[in-house]
Amino acid sequence: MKQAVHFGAGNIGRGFIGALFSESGYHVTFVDIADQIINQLNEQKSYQVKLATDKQETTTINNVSGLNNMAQENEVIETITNTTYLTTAIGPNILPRIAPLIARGISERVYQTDEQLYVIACENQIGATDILKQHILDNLDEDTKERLEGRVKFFNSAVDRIVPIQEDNDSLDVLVEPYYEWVVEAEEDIPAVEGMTIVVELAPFIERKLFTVNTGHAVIAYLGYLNGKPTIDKTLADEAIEKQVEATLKETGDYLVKQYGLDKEEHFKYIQKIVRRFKNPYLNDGVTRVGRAPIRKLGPEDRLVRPATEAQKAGLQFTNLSKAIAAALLFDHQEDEEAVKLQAMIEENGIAKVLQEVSNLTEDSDVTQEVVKQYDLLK
Ligand SMILES: NC(=O)c1ccc[n+]([C@@H]2O[C@H](COP(=O)([O-])OP(=O)(O)OC[C@H]3O[C@@H](n4cnc5c(N)ncnc54)[C@H](O)[C@@H]3O)[C@@H](O)[C@H]2O)c1
Ligand SMILES: O=P(O)(O)OC[C@@H](O)[C@@H](O)[C@H](O)[C@H](O)CO
Repeated sequence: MKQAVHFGAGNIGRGFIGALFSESGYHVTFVDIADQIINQLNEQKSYQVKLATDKQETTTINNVSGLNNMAQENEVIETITNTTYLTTAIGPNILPRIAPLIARGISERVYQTDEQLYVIACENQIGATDILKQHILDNLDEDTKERLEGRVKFFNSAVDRIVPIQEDNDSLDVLVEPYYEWVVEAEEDIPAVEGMTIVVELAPFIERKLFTVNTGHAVIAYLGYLNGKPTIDKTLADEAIEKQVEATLKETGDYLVKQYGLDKEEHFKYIQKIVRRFKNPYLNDGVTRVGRAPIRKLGPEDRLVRPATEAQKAGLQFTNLSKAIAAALLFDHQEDEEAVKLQAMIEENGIAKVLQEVSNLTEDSDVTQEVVKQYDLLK
């Protein structure tokens, strides 16, 4: 049977990427540090993916097993030597931590076989596979690096499916939205995986996704949090917030249309479709999940700052994006490590310095000045 190794047996791992591999005839070995999930995968050898609809259509995902990357390093290395695909959905900040073990697996593999290995990071970050690749290369010796040529291929990708935090922690089953899109940048034919779309240039796809789905999501999460709302759909029921989301997505939309020559009407329809997805009442997607890790989300290449700086450079509006950045700076959720750290940084140095450090924005930049204004209005 064809093999896929997937790092991160969480919501997207089980609910999307792992499920697609299984449905495409692969055996999927999930690698994770969560013992409970790994043990359950090995005991049950299957789980269910349920659609967040009134009928809750259900698919059984078979041919799955699990390995713990802390306790079963040798088994993970052995599995990497036999797999066709190696994918991740683990969070961008975790990629450097798993790279050394992946590098050890690749080091064994390239001396044992000439079969191609395809590596794809499925994270919400531009160039996530490039980042993972660099961390892997940092852990390889020169001889092994030379053997990668023609044996290991790295492809960037964009993944889109809303998978909330699951209500029943004791179950492997995953509730997911019906919609999904997995776009992979490759200039060659690669082994077929159902639901994977191959494109030659990913930039328009990942930017359109990140700066519409994830920008819109972030606006709802941070404004919802500030207004004491529990979930994304309940936040969007507030008309003023819905208008704010639309105004922000108009700003990212104007940038995307200009940058990639997108059809304005088509893009507007895309935005409307995304907002309908956000309104799904069956997902119960918490604002604290969607707003998680605000330091990452305020990064210079991420969903808020990049479209704002790009809009500013192109002479386009960025007031609403600045308001979204200000709302992110006010996300003080105590259970979120990055939110706690961000608040401590703001307390110590003020937001202009924080934007310099976290978002690479100079204190006198137009975006910083607008964010400061919006922050004072929101506070
Ligand atoms: N949930 C979504 O709607 C969604 C959609 C598209 C993309 N994504 C992206 O997918 C990635 C994963 O998100 P998620 O929602 O599935 O998160 P998640 O928290 O549900 O899953 C992450 C998994 O990684 C595991 N993990 C953490 N550190 C690890 C380590 N050092 N070694 C091995 N395993 C480790 C965790 O135990 C967990 O099972 C993120 O980059 C996210 O942005 C999520
Ligand atoms: O996963 P994050 O933290 O980058 O972003 C939170 C959500 O916006 C995200 O998980 C979406 O649900 C997902 O990107 C939809 O495809």
